[in-house]
Formats: sequence, structure tokens, C-alpha cells
Amino acid sequence: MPQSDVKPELRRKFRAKRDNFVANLKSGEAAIAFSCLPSPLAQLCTPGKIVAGYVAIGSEADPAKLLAAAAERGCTLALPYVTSKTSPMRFLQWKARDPLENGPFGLSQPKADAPELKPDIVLVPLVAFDALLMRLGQGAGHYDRALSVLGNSIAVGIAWSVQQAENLPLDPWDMPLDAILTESSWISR
Ligand SMILES: Nc1nc2c(c(=O)[nH]1)N(C=O)[C@@H](CNc1ccc(C(=O)N[C@@H](CCC(=O)O)C(=O)O)cc1)CN2
Ligand SMILES: Nc1ncnc2c1ncn2[C@@H]1O[C@H](COP(=O)(O)OP(=O)(O)OP(=O)(O)O)[C@@H](O)[C@H]1O
Repeated sequence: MPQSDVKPELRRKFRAKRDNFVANLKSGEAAIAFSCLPSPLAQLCTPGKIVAGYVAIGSEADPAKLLAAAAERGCTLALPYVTSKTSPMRFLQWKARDPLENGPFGLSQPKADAPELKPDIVLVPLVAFDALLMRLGQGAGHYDRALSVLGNSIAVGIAWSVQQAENLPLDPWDMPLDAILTESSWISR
């Protein structure tokens, strides 16, 4: 069976795990999670680097404080912009106080006319990851397509530890991550 056919069930399972984990987090644990850049990531966030993040929805790990820390270090920020499942994703510039607009799938996105940027570092949302640093996303292929054309960018998955899967099913287009940051660890090659 094509690997894609087993992915929907895995998405359901790991979204439920993530929801359950976040619902049971103590408020102190939630407050410190993803609140500062781990040193390998801080070292990459030098002035002028372009760092793309995302606006978390639901129980996704929230990179907002990591983005603020990168901006504090002189990085330029970008957020993803999509219009549908099938159209390619672009990264648009975003500054801390710029207003966001409602996009599809309940997303908050920069205004469509913000400048398009090519990120050096991409903080990547995910549904599940494995020890080989492969990821399962929302199923639209937005990040697989974006990462495949970005070339030298560094892709860092941001996830709760319960999102780690034994072995994810892989399709030929799946793009590996360079590292994963969870609330309790930094996993890299
Ligand atoms: N916060 C966030 N922003 C992001 C992504 C993401 O995963 N998370 N994306 C990653 O590609 C892109 C948007 N792509 C998406 C593609 C499909 C669905 C989607 O089908 N969502 C389901 C509900 C998911 C759920 O239950 O958690 C839906 O709307 O039915 C969402 C985003 C860019 N921005
Ligand atoms: N580089 C690519 N070029 C064209 N289509 C692609 C590419 N990468 C993935 N796709 C398409 O995206 C669809 C979804 O792929 P998959 O189910 O692996 O998504 P995902 O990894 O969960 O999602 P995402 O990458 O958005 O987080 C597939 O139909 C696949 O054909």
C-alpha cells in the first residue's frame, strides 16, 4: 500500500496525543516550554539571518518566544503564507507588531503584500517525527515542497516529545529535518 494511505490514521493518532499532552501540562511547564533558543540554534541566529516560524494553532508547539529571541539577536522574521492545500507556500516578512490576517485552515498569516523572503532557518510545525528526523505534517505537502526548493536552509522541527513516532512511513517526497527541538531535548544529526 502506498505510504500516503497510512498517514491519515497516524495524523489522527498524533494530533490526539498532542491535544491530550497539552491539556494535561501544568501551567509552569507550559510557560517554560520553547521559551529560549537552545545554544546550537542560538549560534545560528546571527544578525541578518532570516528565520521563519509559524503561528501555532491548537496544541501545536508554539515558537513565538523562539522567534522573539531570534529577532532580539538581529534576525529578520518570516511566516508562512498559504492560500489552499494545492498552491505552494511562500514565506513573507513579519515584524513583531505587524497585524496578521485570517487565512485558510484557521491560520493567522502576514498580509499578502508583505515582502517574500528566503529563510536561512525554518522552524517547522509537525504532527509527528521520528529518530531519523523525518516528519509527518498536515498532509498538504506545503513544507515538503517549500523545503525541497530552499536548498541550504536549516529546517528545525518544533514539537512536543509525545509527537515522536517509532518509524514514520516515508514517501519519496518527504523532506528530512536537520534537527528537532522538543520541550525536553534537542535532537540533531
Ligand atoms: N501553525 C501552522 N501553520 C502552518 C502550517 C502548520 O502545520 N501549522 N502549515 C503546514 O503545512 C502550513 C499550512 N498548511 C496547512 C495544510 C493543511 C491543514 C489542515 O488540513 N488542517 C486540518 C486540521 C488539522 C488539525 O486538526 O490539527 C483542517 O483544517 O481540517 C492545515 C495547515 C503553513 N502554516
Ligand atoms: N516536492 C513536491 N512537489 C510536488 N508535490 C509534493 C512535493 N512534496 C509533497 N508533495 C505532495 O504533497 C502531498 C502531501 O504529502 P504528505 O502526505 O507527505 O504531506 P505532509 O508531509 O504530511 O505535509 P507537509 O509537508 O505539508 O507538512 C502529496 O500528495 C505529495 O504528492
